[in-house]
Amino acid sequence: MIDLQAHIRLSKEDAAKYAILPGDPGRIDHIKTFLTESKELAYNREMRSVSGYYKGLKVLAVSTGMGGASTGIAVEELHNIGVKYMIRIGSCGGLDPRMKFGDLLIVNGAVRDEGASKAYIDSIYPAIPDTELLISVLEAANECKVPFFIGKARSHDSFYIDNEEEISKYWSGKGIMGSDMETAALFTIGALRGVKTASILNTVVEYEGNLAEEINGYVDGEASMKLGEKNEILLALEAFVKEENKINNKRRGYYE
Ligand SMILES: O=P(O)(O)O[C@H]1O[C@H](CO)[C@@H](O)[C@H]1O
Ligand SMILES: O=c1cc[nH]c(=O)[nH]1
Repeated sequence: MIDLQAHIRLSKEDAAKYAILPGDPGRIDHIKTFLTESKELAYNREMRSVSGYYKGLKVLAVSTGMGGASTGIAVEELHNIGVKYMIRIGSCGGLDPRMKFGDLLIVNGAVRDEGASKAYIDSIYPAIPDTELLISVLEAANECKVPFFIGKARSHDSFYIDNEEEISKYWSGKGIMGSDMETAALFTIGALRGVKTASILNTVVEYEGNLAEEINGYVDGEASMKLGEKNEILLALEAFVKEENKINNKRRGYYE
């Protein structure tokens, strides 16, 4: 019997150990340019999936849609079919004034200011990436000479609430570097399910910039943000190759 998952519309036969997770289904087209033998698998609601090979390693690319609730469903269903490693390649708003268009934020922890992760576990539970996968992402960035920031993000559910500016200022003042909508749910639900996760975010809104105008710039293909997107895809795929080599050479940590 084929155990077709209800939303991603994939079964164990489609699985790979590694999955790269953009929010936007359109970003899958960009990921495909990095892969050989790419194959469209399913496209249901906001969840579009492709399989392919990067340097001989089989990977899946699956879009999560926007927000923690949708991401949680994708994480659960990918886990059900056997995916073990997931790296989000997303876009974010900069909360640190140094972050300019196309700059990458490699996330080392996320404020759980969204509902999905709280539905699973009390908000004192930390939203952090898998340490060794994070190290592989950092190694990949150094080797590929891709500049990056590393720091905390805030994941939120709202976009246009009246006091958004005030909230952004508050978290910026606490040293949080970027805001997105999915990282906290990915880290929390992934950890609870034993999935190794990481998140790389491409700055598409600068701190105190015009949210709608700048996101429109990203959608219209503005060059610096496209480069950021290319770099985050590269780092995620290179990190998977590193993980696979570490596993094969028994160099991964004690909890592997
Ligand atoms: O570009 P993605 O990965 O969707 O990420 C960001 O963009 C969307 C909002 O514009 C939210 O999903 C946010 O987290
Ligand atoms: O503030 C922002 C900007 C982009 N994407 C988000 O999720 N939040």
